[in-house]
Amino acid sequence: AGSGPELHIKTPLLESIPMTKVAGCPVYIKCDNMQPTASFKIRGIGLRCKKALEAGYTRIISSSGGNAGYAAAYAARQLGMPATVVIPESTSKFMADKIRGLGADVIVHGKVWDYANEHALQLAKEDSSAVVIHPFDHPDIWEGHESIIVEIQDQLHGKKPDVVVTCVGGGGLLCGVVQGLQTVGWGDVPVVAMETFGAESFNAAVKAGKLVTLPDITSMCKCLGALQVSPKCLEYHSKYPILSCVVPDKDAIGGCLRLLDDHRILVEPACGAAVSAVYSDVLGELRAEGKLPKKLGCVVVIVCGGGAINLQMLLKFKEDCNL
Ligand SMILES: COC[C@H](NCc1c(COP(=O)(O)O)cnc(C)c1O)C(=O)O
Repeated sequence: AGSGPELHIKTPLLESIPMTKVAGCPVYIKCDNMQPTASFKIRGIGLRCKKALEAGYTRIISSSGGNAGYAAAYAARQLGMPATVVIPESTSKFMADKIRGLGADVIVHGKVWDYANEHALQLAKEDSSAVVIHPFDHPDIWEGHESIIVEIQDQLHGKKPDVVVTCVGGGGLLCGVVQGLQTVGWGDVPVVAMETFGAESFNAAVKAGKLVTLPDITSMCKCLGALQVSPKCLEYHSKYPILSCVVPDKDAIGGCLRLLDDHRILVEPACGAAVSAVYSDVLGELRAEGKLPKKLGCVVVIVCGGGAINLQMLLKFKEDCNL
């Protein structure tokens, strides 16, 4: 959809020998850390921005924990649109500078993303030419993220995964993965939806059977920091096999460290939460609980990436977790 070249790239699907050894079955990693803006976000945000331009909007206003804003700034630059990105105080200066580096105006507003989003909506009320790009809750975002599964099907050359592992912040990636599985005819493939304690807005909603607003984000995984997930996630949870799992921050940081050592890939703690499904053997627990087949022939883990990380930050996280 949308005219002209896509803003995202097709990323590698690698068979991970180290993760295969840990899991005891073939594990493939989808390396969306290699996208132009270091995370999967550009898939859905790029499509959303292209469609907004076609609909006649001439200015982008994005609210984000960081990566969605980085993707929106990149998309706006590629499409020739001015962009304003509103981020909360919990987003690092390191990330704010990267977003500014793409030419976007950056406004810091509120303690966590939800308040930054309120401010973005306020700004758009004053400018009818502007469109607010939500980081996770819009059909164009989910449609754009579907491409990650479409690529995986092509790259598995006829093999079908027994499970796809991803992580959840506001749930945009989860919705895109679930929709993508339906699109390629893998609607029965279970999805393991990873979160960290202190950001587990999806798990809380699943347990309560309704949307839940967390009181605050206390996890180190700030980019999973949405106080409430998209309602679409809950709808999909009632229709498709989605297994919600929560790990402590130290498992997410441990996942980042293992991924760096095993594959020389440096990602944000949110992504560490996804790979911790293998490294902290969440998959083994799910198999023992009978929630996944005892024998797995093919596991795919979405390496969602994240730009707000560097070696010094990761080593600080490592120290904070006494790892
Ligand atoms: C507050 O932040 C929400 C969103 N980040 C979300 C995010 C996710 C989760 O994606 P989601 O579930 O929100 O679609 C995973 N992995 C990474 C590296 C992310 O940055 C943002 O950037 O505005």
